[in-house]
Amino acid sequence: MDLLRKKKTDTTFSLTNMSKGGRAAVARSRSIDHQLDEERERREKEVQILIIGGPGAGKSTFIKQLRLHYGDQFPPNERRLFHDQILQNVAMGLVHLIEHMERMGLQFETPEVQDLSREFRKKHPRISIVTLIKKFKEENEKAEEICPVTTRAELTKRLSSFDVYNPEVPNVDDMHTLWADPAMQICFEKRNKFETDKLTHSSEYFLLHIGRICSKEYLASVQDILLIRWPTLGVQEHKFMVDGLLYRMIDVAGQRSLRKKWIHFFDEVAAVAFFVNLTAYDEFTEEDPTVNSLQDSLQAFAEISHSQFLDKTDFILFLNKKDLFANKLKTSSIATCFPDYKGPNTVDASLKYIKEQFLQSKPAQKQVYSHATCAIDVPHMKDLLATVVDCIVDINVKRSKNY
Ligand SMILES: Nc1nc2c(ncn2[C@@H]2O[C@H](COP(=O)(O)OP(=O)(O)OP(=O)(O)O)[C@@H](O)[C@H]2O)c(=O)[nH]1
Ligand SMILES: [Mg+2]
Repeated sequence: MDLLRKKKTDTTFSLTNMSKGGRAAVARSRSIDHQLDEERERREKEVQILIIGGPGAGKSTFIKQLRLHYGDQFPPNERRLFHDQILQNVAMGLVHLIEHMERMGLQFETPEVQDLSREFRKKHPRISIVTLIKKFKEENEKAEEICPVTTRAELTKRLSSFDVYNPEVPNVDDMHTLWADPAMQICFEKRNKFETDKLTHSSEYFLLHIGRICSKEYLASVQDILLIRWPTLGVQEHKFMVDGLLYRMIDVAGQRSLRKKWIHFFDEVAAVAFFVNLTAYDEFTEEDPTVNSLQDSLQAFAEISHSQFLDKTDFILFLNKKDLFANKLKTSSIATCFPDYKGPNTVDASLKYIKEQFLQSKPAQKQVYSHATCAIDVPHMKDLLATVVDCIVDINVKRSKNY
């Protein structure tokens, strides 16, 4: 501080003896110094985190947990905004079961309900993510032709504005009727025996809570909000204030063909939060059914961690869905994804191996903090977020010193 004061005094003294050009140069230099000071101050107070990873890995759920612990905690008027998404999730679960009933040769009890199921399926088809991505890309190309974006802020705004998935809100009475049918119940009871196209954990949850959700006085609970499956197709930016530091979280789509957009968000990022869906070890990507989803995630992590634009950026690796991972290991092994794995079929050993694969794929000097998580578990995430926030504060201090 003393040194700084001395430097300023010296400059003031010498300015009086300078030529016009010299004074202008000093003024320019001061203005640059001032801008740099402001920039440094802004950086110290604001931290930008890029949240990336495979589709359905838990990125948006993580943001919801941040909102719960450090944001507005979902007041009632905000909870109501999720109702349409929840009803859509229930409808998707029902249509999913109707499709399985057909495969199993199960008939609805009466011709009226049979007709209703046909109508319902027509109105609420299960739209594949591949179709949505195609629509999203077309919209984006059209917009780019009309008005190309030049800044990141414009790109963020545009990518968050497309409404490619806007289905009709399902009728709750129809859903009650379909759910109450005995054949539908038999099909649901047999859900664990589905060989392919299994019901997701979130669909199962919403179907089990259908009575509450379809009631007149329904207000979404935190758990309902955390369980919603609604893929992010563009980019969503969320801001949180924690201990005087502004966190700008950028949540981007995880689909393979939308990853090219990630690079636009590398600039000014303090840390990258990379999400891995642990249960993906025996699944294949929707966009290319020949590619194993966990291998795909590993490859994306290797590529991103080697990016020259992120060479000084620390990573936080979230090995997520550990609850579902533990369940899945009871019937299958990670050797499906990693044929070299010869370890026991336990959670600890399998998790350790997967973590090692990720850490071995990054550059040696890259700092990566890793956590095994369950993003829908509120108390667990409360503790974990406190650790993550401390870690980000350290990263930010380190970064500001290097600036
Ligand atoms: N059981 C369980 N479900 C989870 C966990 N994390 C996320 N989910 C659920 O998985 C689904 C997908 O989570 P999202 O947060 O939407 O995934 P995403 O990474 O944002 O996916 P994209 O937007 O498609 O890239 C949602 O239904 C979540 O409720 C977890 O740890 N355990
Ligand atoms: Mg998302």
